[in-house]
Amino acid sequence: MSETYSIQVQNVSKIFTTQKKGRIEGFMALQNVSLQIRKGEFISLVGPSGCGKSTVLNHAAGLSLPSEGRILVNGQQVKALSVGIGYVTQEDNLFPWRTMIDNVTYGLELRGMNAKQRREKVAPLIEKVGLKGFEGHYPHQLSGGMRKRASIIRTLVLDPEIILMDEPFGPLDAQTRTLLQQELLDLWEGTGKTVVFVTHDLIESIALSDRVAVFTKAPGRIKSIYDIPFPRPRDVFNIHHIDGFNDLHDQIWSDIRGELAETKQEA
Ligand SMILES: Nc1ncnc2c1ncn2[C@@H]1O[C@H](COP(=O)(O)OP(=O)(O)OP(=O)(O)O)[C@@H](O)[C@H]1O
Repeated sequence: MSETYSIQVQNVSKIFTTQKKGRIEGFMALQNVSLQIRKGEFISLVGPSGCGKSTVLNHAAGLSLPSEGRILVNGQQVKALSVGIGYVTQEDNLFPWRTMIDNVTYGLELRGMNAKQRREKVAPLIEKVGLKGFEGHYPHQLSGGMRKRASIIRTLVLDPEIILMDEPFGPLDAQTRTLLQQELLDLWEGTGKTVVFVTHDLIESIALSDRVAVFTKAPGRIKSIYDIPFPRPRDVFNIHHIDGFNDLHDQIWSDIRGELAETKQEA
């Protein structure tokens, strides 16, 4: 039932071809991955480095296509760049020559909105993430956390139904990370938007998500999917005190560790 799902990954395999010493070689990054992502859910993808998490996001965004199987977004097979999808990557990708406000309203500008309308539309988001007063700053005049906030609201202001986030808080210090995780939840709660979040941080994945999907080492397959039963709204700062948190964390970690151990033995 496509009305229930935002993204349907159906038996997807991906083989990348590379050239080594003049020879073409194939590398299987994903093998027969199926995953039904429900409308409005927050799902995290975790697993060893190189297991194909970003490749799944790229397929959903239409930046690359599966070698086998198919991906449906809102019931439509992805064959080119997907519409209605926001993508937040690890790098903030802000334009250095534009001020913060001109960066976060860039997409609205492309949509033909005038400067006054753009400012009005983005003002509540700027206020919500504490960037008020920094509208005229250039990216190099902002901290890493501020740049990350700007890049997230640049995506949110376009009001996408689906948001793909690839290790968005990766380069940040632990305190800023936690603050941003809480801000992200506060921004997302009640919007009905679907979020697919890639992370290496297991606590982050549990704190934010409705479900966590664990991938095997390459070629990536789905190893397990966990429901995260903790009530919302969540308090990211204290989530590790909730009953059941440690057990769930240990269970998921043991799945991931199994994959890491296998990778190490084979290396
Ligand atoms: N365009 C490409 N050409 C060739 N190989 C690729 C390409 N994109 C990804 N790969 C390979 O596919 C595998 C999966 O990559 P991907 O970036 O999806 O993994 P990941 O799970 O997101 O990794 P990480 O957690 O380290 O970011 C890796 O071995 C990577 O080198």
